[in-house]
Amino acid sequence: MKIALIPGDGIGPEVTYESRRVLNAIGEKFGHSFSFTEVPAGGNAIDSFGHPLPQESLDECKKSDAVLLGAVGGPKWDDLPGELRPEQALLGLRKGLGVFANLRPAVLFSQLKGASALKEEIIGDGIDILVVRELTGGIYFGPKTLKEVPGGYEATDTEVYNTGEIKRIARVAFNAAMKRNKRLCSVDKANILESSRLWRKVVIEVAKEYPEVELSHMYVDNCAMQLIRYPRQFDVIVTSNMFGDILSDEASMLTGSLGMLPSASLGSSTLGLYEPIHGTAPDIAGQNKANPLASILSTAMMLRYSFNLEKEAQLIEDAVRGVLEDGYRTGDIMETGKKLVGTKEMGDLVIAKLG
Ligand SMILES: NC(=O)C1=CN([C@@H]2O[C@H](COP(=O)(O)OP(=O)(O)OC[C@H]3O[C@@H](n4cnc5c(N)ncnc54)[C@H](O)[C@@H]3O)[C@@H](O)[C@H]2O)C=CC1
Ligand SMILES: CC(C)CC(=O)C(=O)O
Ligand SMILES: [Mg+2]
Repeated sequence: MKIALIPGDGIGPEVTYESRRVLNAIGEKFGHSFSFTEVPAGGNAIDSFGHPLPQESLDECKKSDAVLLGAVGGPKWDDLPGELRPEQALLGLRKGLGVFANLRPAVLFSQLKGASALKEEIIGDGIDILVVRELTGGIYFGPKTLKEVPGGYEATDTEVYNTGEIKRIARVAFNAAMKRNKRLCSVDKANILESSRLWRKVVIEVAKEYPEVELSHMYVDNCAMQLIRYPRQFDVIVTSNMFGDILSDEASMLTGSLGMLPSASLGSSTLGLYEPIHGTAPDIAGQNKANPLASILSTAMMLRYSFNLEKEAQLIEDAVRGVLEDGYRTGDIMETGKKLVGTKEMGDLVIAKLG
């Protein structure tokens, strides 16, 4: 199983290092052979090759069975023009690999109830929401302009969606809902955006293929509020690229930390891109403080979706649960009475739990 490993920038190399060790431990335990090819992308690729995503990097990813990414970007590159910034590597990879469906499960481990942003009575039996974010369209990819006008500049970004793009992401979300609690909430801003009105119309059309799924619609501003007020109303949320980006960072705090949320980006083949939802966390980079669990849980998603290794995926998730049960915490999920550990130690603990 050939894995392209993109450590990226900031805490990216720190968390992916632990994930790689976890995958190697799984490989040893079950007799699987994972090979890793390190691929430059992001700020480090700009420094070395003058481009955030060299063609060779994309080609290497396309030749692989799965891609494991840390995160890219950082203050060092913040003054570059938009098209040359490290974050362009993400867009190039996602589009280049055709991974249009970004699955972001916001699951609260019961051991982290005290770290959640929510009160116990709101958490109730727990939080388990799947955000299905459209990943290769919308305002991040639409036409942009920047021009001088009297008194300064004028800039535009354009939200663009077509029927085909909405249909395929809606089907991913309906299929996911069918395997879960059969409730799907489509989040848009159809009271003001034409692209959202098309989104809603197409989702309603696709719903006819899934009569068992209870479909609801919600405006994004209300959804941002409802996630905090009463998150257990949600099972699967399907939404556009930018709304999904924002809502999933918000949802991560229901689970304790941004450092807990993994993701899988899938297309029409088994080649998937797996990454934590967080960024490069420049404020803690290089200090052995980053929580590697979002990245480690992303490897579980890789085993599940790209390699069809469900048992192995569950073992990783159980190992994470076991380490939390034993009271170990990185700083972002730390509580009184728990044992503070660093990135490397958390990796060691998860590996030890794999047995
Ligand atoms: N997929 C990617 O490569 C992404 C890249 N970025 C880039 O990352 C850089 C920093 O962006 P920010 O807005 O600061 O977002 P961020 O996600 O990097 O950090 C936000 C806050 O969460 C904390 N945090 C994030 N991950 C953590 C972890 N694993 N453990 C403990 N704490 C963690 C950080 O310390 C920071 O306080 C920017 O250049 C941004 O463009 C941002 C999001 C995604
Ligand atoms: C460049 C952004 C789209 C990266 C990001 O925040 C994400 O994908 O979560
Ligand atoms: Mg984001």
